[in-house]
Amino acid sequence: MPKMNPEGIYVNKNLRLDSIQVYGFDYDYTLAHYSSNLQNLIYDLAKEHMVNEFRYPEICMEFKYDPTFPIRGLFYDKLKGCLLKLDFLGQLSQMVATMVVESLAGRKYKRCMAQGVLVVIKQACLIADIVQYFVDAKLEFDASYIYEDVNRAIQHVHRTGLVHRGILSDPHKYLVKNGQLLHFLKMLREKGKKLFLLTNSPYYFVDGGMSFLLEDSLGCRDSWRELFDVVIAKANKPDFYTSEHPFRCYDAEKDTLAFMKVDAFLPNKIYYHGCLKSFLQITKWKGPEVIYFGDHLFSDLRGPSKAGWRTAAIIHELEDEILIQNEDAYRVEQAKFHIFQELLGRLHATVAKNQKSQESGFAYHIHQYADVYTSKPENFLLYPSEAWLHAPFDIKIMPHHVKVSSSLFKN
Ligand SMILES: Nc1nc2c(ncn2[C@@H]2O[C@H](COP(=O)(O)O)[C@@H](O)[C@H]2O)c(=O)[nH]1
Ligand SMILES: [Mg+2]
Repeated sequence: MPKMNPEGIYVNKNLRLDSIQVYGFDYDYTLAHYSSNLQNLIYDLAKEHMVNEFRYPEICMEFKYDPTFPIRGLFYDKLKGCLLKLDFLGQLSQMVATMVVESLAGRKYKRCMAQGVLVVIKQACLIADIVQYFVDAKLEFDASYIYEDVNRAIQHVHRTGLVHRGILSDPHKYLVKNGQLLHFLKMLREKGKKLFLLTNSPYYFVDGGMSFLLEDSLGCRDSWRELFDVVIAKANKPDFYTSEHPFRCYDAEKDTLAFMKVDAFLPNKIYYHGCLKSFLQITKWKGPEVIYFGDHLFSDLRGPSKAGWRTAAIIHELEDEILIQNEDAYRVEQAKFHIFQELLGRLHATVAKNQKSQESGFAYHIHQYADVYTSKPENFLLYPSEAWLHAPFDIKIMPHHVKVSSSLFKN
């Protein structure tokens, strides 16, 4: 069985790099890689807000973030207080919360679509810990309010800059340096490509992070800003792609926004807000020659792909997932699973039919909105800069998946 490359680029739609002239990047979780300490920081700040401001029980302050608990693409059932992993048909594939919901497995979990919400990794652990506390303490609670309060607390710690200041106060703890990133960006410039940065973050946060990430590899006189032709912060993605907001020029020294209309992007200037329509009018860049790298399905991938840009999804967890998938022990378990499926299929002809959809909703969206996906942008250095990237012939929702057949045991 082939081993997959954890740092490979996986292709959903054929992409010719020789036809790409413009490389755009999101910042958070795309150019900036974080250690697991960041989720811990967000969890603790949100937990403190819930206790101090929303008057959740003091005992919640003792909760600790569990990095092994959350995974991407979980649904929260606001009625029952369960976290669920649904496949792309809305079927329950795995229940991950501690509460037991009887007789759900294998059924199409329609109610979840109506009453459930997709939660992000940082919400999942805090929601689960609070629900568990209320259940264990036999206290009455409304599961939808827990979701709303956790969400409000997390919004608060981001909007007020608590998370940003926390990261910049100790960048060694939160940001992961990577010399290859500068290599990649410089290589693109040397090849004559245009580069832009388009982020929802405020400029001071990006500037602090980029300076820290590249300080060992950039000369002390050089600024990371010189790597980019255009830098846009506080872009308000995904509205950026559909709104008609004008750009404003930002003065980082004075922390002020100019009133003048922006009709050209000047080197070394920083722009705030704006929209795709003005961006295209000013740059004259054509959709299919632009590739945008981002980590967020709806902020970074859906809008650009609908606008005709090519898209590269950055999925940080991909490396670990592929390393596990490459292990012999994992493959044996997969083969056993397929044997069970085959046996069940023989027992009950309909079971096999119902078991077909195993891909998650997240996988489905990545397939829809990302032309290619990889764990970090620098992985492009492993391929020739003019490479033609081809989708695999055997059609799969996620091309990095290896289908382990039950015949593994027959060899
Ligand atoms: N208001 C909220 N802001 C959030 C949340 N989660 C992340 N963030 C912040 O958004 C930007 C994303 O930057 P980008 O470079 O990926 O475009 C970053 O500053 C985060 O701190 C949230 O739930 N609410
Ligand atoms: Mg991001």
